[in-house]
Amino acid sequence: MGKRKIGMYGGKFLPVHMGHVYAMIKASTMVEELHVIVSYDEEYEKKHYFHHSPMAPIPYKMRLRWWKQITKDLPHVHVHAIYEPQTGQFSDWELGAERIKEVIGKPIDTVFSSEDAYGEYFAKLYPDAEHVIIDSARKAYPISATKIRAEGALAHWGMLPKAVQPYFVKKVVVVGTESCGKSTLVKNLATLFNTAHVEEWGRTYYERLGTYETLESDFPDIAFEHQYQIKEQLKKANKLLFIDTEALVTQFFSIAYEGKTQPVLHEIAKLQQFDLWLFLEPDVDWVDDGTRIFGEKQVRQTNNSILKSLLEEAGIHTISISGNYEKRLEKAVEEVNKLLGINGL
Ligand SMILES: NC(=O)c1ccc[n+]([C@@H]2O[C@H](COP(=O)([O-])OP(=O)(O)OC[C@H]3O[C@@H](n4cnc5c(N)ncnc54)[C@H](O)[C@@H]3O)[C@@H](O)[C@H]2O)c1
Repeated sequence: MGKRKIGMYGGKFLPVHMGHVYAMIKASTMVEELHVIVSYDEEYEKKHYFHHSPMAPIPYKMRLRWWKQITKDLPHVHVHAIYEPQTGQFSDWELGAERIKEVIGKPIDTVFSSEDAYGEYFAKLYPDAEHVIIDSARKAYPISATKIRAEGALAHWGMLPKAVQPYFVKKVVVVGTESCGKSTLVKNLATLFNTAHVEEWGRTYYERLGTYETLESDFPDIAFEHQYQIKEQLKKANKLLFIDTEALVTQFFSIAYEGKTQPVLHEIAKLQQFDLWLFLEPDVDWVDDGTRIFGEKQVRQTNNSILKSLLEEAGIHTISISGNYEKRLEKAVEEVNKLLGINGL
């Protein structure tokens, strides 16, 4: 066979793992143009691939996004998603093949896979193409998407590409009123679990301004920036991300400083998806760092109730953390371990 021009590499990619990436990179060096195809049938996938899985079904648009990110520096690699009824019958592959040929729009001379068994189908569907098998023994990356779905993404973290990892990070948010030891706990947890964290943005915001005089418009700005910081830190996170405060705490500060709730903060709160909420009770000593104004015991209790009702109204379940610093850390670690499904750090 002469020089290979147009190659095709297809799969479901539920989720994309390093074995897939390896096959794609190898394939990309063998052809002038490589087309990665994400085949999907979300209804079928939900019923057949995720019913016993701890993992939620993965939208095809996400899989497409992952491949676009992974291949962004390879201009000769193109990524497409095609609907293919996935009953596993050859007739459905036939329908899929028609769509694949359509989206590629050029004669395919090479089809890549890692399965010897696919040869039979490919010979019928792509009679003019050669089937090139890459690492059928899966020596380079001994992993399968089936295993990842069965055991969870965190159990196979090193097999997930950098572009995929943020999607599976478990997000732990720590909330509470002022001087409850939030920022210290967040940093300690991040250090202990060897991962990234997100600082309370409101504090940085006012430090940069050089004033703690608030304006009503500060609070949405703080919440937007905080959301952005979460997105940024997710890229660096190792399985877990610890986050100091969120939009409902910002709403609480809007009430405390400006005397009003702001609908936009509730809307931002609705977009948040955290896996664990730790609520710090105000029963540790008040630390006056010069920026805090709600130190009086009665005021602390009232503020605590206001924040609790805000969270309750939003239907959020939080884990209450109280006691001295040692107890707080112990309880928080225990809850994070539960989330990870492990006993002990
Ligand atoms: N209609 C078509 O012409 C056509 C062609 C190809 C694929 N498909 C679709 O894709 C599906 C086939 O893919 P799958 O179910 O195997 O999808 P998949 O997402 O599990 O795997 C995609 C490809 O990666 C390879 N692979 C998996 N783990 C690997 C590892 N550790 N190292 C190296 N390579 C690895 C697989 O062998 C396969 O070739 C079919 O069910 C079909 O829906 C359709």
